[in-house]
Amino acid sequence: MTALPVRDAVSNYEKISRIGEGTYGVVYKARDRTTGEVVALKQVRMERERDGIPVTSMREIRVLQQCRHPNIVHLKKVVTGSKPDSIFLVFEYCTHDLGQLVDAMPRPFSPSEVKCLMLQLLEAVNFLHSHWIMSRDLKLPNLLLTNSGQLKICDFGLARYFHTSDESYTPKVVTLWYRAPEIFLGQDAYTEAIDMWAVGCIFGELLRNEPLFPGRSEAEMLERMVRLLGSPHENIWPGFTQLPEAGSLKFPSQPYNFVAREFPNASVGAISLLKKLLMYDPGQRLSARAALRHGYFQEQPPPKQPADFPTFPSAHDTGLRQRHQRRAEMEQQEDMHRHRQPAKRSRAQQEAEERFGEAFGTQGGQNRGHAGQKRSRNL
Ligand SMILES: Nc1ncnc2c1ncn2[C@@H]1O[C@H](COP(=O)(O)OP(=O)(O)OP(=O)(O)O)[C@@H](O)[C@H]1O
Repeated sequence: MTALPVRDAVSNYEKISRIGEGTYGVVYKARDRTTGEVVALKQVRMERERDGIPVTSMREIRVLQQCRHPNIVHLKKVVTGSKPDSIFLVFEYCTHDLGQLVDAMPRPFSPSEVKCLMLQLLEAVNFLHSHWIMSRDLKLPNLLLTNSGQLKICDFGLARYFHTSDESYTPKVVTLWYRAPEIFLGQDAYTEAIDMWAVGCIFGELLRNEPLFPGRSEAEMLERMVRLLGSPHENIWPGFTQLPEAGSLKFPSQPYNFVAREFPNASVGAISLLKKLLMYDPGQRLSARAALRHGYFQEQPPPKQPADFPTFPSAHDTGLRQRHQRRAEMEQQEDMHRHRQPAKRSRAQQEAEERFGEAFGTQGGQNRGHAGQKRSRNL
């Protein structure tokens, strides 16, 4: 096992606010007491672990240690809490996640902004895939945005290395709305093309400021896909009828691809790229490398430079944590679905947080962000 780069203690950080909570732990905005640098601290949930650090966190640390890329969040170090079993990951701090931003924005990003975001996302995914890493959890809330317009993928709890095309992997990966059709159809030897489907969903969501396939169940997901893309069949997806779930899943009959009709304001290049990312057949789906060479990036308008990106008030600081109702519901369902800790806090989690407050000292313990206050009322 790789030795963890555990250094320092969390008491070296002063908590500023609570900025997010995922399945694996709470994320805080904090300040390094020595350097003054603002960072994001992700607490590793340990309450259900008998054997030390959860495998998801070990994976996340291992992958992030190997990924130094401007569009992948930088893991600075791992620090210990006041108890030997409490661990925090220290990340560079990013002002937004795109999930919150898109949920709060009244209108979509401009075409040159979408192009800028897509370029950065594809650069990061191309980097991961060329290092044999699948994210398996690409979605808007896992894309961070800095105040200087830099997009950074975060959350590598589900990431894994892949080597050959016939390896089998766990079937329940990728959040429902971004999950590729081959996963629904039970293909356990899936490939990195599942990430490219998620990139297609993200592209559609950026273009129209709304989730592309906000289904509440697998059946609704398939129905929504068919409504937009037409029914899959052997001509466009050879071998599809042989997939484990193909016999048990009912696809509505719908012969047309309506992408161009559903995105009336998108350019010819954008429609073409979107269709190629949302190919049913994972073998025909565009790779990240090919997507970066797609004509969409050459047509007018050119991508905005990240430095020219507009700045937005941070949901972390303003308390503006307006979560898309359906996204919040879906995230809760996903927590249950993946058999992980649901968003509700357990006693052990409360105790862990109290320990965290202690480790921070009184100031950290008192300084709860908006979300933190809401949660304490719910206790
Ligand atoms: N470096 C960071 N800077 C700013 N905010 C961050 C940072 N890392 C995470 N966040 C915020 O915390 C949220 C949860 O983080 P993350 O996705 O890493 O946690 P998780 O427990 O793995 O979540 P999931 O439930 O998606 O598996 C993000 O959506 C984002 O809003």
